[in-house]
Amino acid sequence: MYEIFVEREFAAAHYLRDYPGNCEHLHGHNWIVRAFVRVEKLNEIHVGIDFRDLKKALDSVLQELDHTNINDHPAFQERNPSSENIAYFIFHSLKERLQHIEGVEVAKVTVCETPKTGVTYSE
Ligand SMILES: Nc1nc2c(c(=O)[nH]1)N=C([C@H](O)[C@H](O)COP(=O)(O)OP(=O)(O)OP(=O)(O)O)CN2
Ligand SMILES: [Zn+2]
Repeated sequence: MYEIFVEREFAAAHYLRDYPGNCEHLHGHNWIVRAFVRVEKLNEIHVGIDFRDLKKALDSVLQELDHTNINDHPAFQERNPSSENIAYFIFHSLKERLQHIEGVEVAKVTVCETPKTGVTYSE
């Protein structure tokens, strides 16, 4: 089994409703996202999934959030845009985008607000 990952970044604002502190005010992060997929078999050139294809799929998800206020996104009307919920959203959006590729399964998604703080979501 191989776990293949790519890391991307995006810039966006958010605020946490009902947070007992200054995170309830609008503020921004340069978010760092790592997406890991699980692949059992390699193709004829011994690649599980091309990094480029994985980056393309992840970028198309992140495009929805980049340079926005994440609280305005439809997925975050009911749910707070915490790193936890953002990781959940990216995981499931990426899963949808990769579902046509046989043998590739999204394993986990890590979302970091800074290089030192973050969350990993898996099913
Ligand atoms: N488990 C989580 N905890 C926190 C989240 C989160 O999404 N999940 N989010 C926040 C806020 O977004 C806040 O912006 C980040 O807080 P913090 O990491 O404390 O950032 P600071 O810049 O204030 O931290 P310093 O290390 O003191 O500079 C909070 N918690
Ligand atoms: Zn924040």
